[in-house]
Amino acid sequence: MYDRGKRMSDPLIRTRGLRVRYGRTEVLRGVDLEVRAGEVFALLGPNGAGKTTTAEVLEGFRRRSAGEVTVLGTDPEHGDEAWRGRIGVVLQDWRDHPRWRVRRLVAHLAEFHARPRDPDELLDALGLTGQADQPIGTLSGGQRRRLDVALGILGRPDLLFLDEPTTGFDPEARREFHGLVERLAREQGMTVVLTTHDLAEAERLADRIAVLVGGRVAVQGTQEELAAHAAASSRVRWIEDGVPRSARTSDPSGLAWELHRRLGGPVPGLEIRRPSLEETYLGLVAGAGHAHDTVESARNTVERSAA
Ligand SMILES: Nc1ncnc2c1ncn2[C@@H]1O[C@H](COP(=O)(O)OP(=O)(O)OP(=O)(O)O)[C@@H](O)[C@H]1O
Repeated sequence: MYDRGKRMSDPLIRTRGLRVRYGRTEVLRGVDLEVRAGEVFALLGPNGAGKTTTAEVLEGFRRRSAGEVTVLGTDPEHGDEAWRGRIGVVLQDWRDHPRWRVRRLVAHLAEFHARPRDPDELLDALGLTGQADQPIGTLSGGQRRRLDVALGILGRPDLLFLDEPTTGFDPEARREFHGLVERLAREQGMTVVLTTHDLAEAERLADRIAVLVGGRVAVQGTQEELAAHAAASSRVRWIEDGVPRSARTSDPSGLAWELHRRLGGPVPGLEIRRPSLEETYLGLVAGAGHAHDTVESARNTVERSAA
């Protein structure tokens, strides 16, 4: 277990100036992240932002070009078996043997862990008891993903990585999966890092979010902190001389105060709406001055996640 007593204030994951290049292209250009024990942390960003690359470095699967990285107190490039045993990974595409039956695979892989969960209890917790004797190749997408998570948490990890976990899910499967991640974090104290380009998912699950744009963290924090940093401003509506008015401002309380003074009392129809996470996100992506296609990609993401 992570030594919470002594090191409560230490982040579980910390990166400083993390850089990764593929050939001559630098895809991570100085990523600074902090993930705290017990939180659900979302790495959010448009396609190609570098989310998977970041996760791979943290998981110890990819070497970095520069920067400092500490995960569970260790540099992932030097993580030993004990360190690896404390980490669960659910990849985007996990190639395996479609003819293996669900329970047999779970029981087989349990043998590689020092203190595995009981396979039957695990399948029960993930709603897969009915599929225990089914070949993996016959599972539905949602069942398959739940099996991936079962394998990810089989060894009782302190830290679980989920790479775009609900891609291809229908709304019902997505909701069930979100409930599962919440239970793992809230009831079992597991720290969860998930990559996603689904805003609604980040909003639903994450205690804190880092928005990765063009290989850098544009902003990280709670949803409120993100909104406060955003370029997108609040919308203020009111009625003046019987006419509906509206304005955008980064200082809504100042405007409300000014209106109160100008109208000599309570402002009719006053309404202040803070930017949503979608607006914040689009503001960040657009504000980072990136190419049109990146903004388009973010917009498409927003449209898809709203659908
Ligand atoms: N092995 C590789 N060799 C060369 N370039 C790569 C490699 N892997 C990723 N890239 C490039 O690095 C950039 C970041 O990729 P990455 O997969 O980390 O992004 P992502 O944010 O996870 O994207 P997505 O949301 O589409 O999964 C992309 O431009 C991608 O094409």
